[in-house]
Amino acid sequence: MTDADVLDEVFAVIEDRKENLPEDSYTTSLFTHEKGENAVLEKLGEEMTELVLAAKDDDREEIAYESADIVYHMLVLLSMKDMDLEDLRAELAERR
Ligand SMILES: N=c1c2ncn([C@@H]3O[C@H](COP(=O)(O)OP(=O)(O)OP(=O)(O)O)[C@@H](O)[C@H]3O)c2ncn1[C@@H]1O[C@H](COP(=O)(O)O)[C@@H](O)[C@H]1O
Repeated sequence: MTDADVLDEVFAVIEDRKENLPEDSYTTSLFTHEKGENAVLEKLGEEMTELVLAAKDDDREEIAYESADIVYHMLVLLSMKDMDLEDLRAELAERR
């Protein structure tokens, strides 16, 4: 698997969780809980603050960790809004 593929793979897993709602899945809990969307938005806010602190500390490992948390929750948010990575890619491509 290339590094580029991992985003598509994680997004596919998120879409699968949304459709099949397996138990014992954190992603499922975000889709099924009535406050799941709020939880995602709160997580994004918290993790952004943690990313800022990690950057201030020049902590590269923590920067990568918090960035991954942010990307995962952003992908869940895209899925919640019935959007996908193509929407993100199209927006980025338009800015080139
Ligand atoms: N990438 C992620 C991912 N990133 C974060 N999380 C979860 O998000 C929750 C909150 O993360 P936080 O880091 O904020 O929480 P925390 O671990 O207490 O750490 P801090 O608050 O101290 O930063 C934790 O339960 C993490 O496990 C994730 N849960 C799932 N995924 C991906 O989604 C796939 C499916 O996961 P499930 O739906 O759980 O099967 C996994 O295989 C992964 O690829």
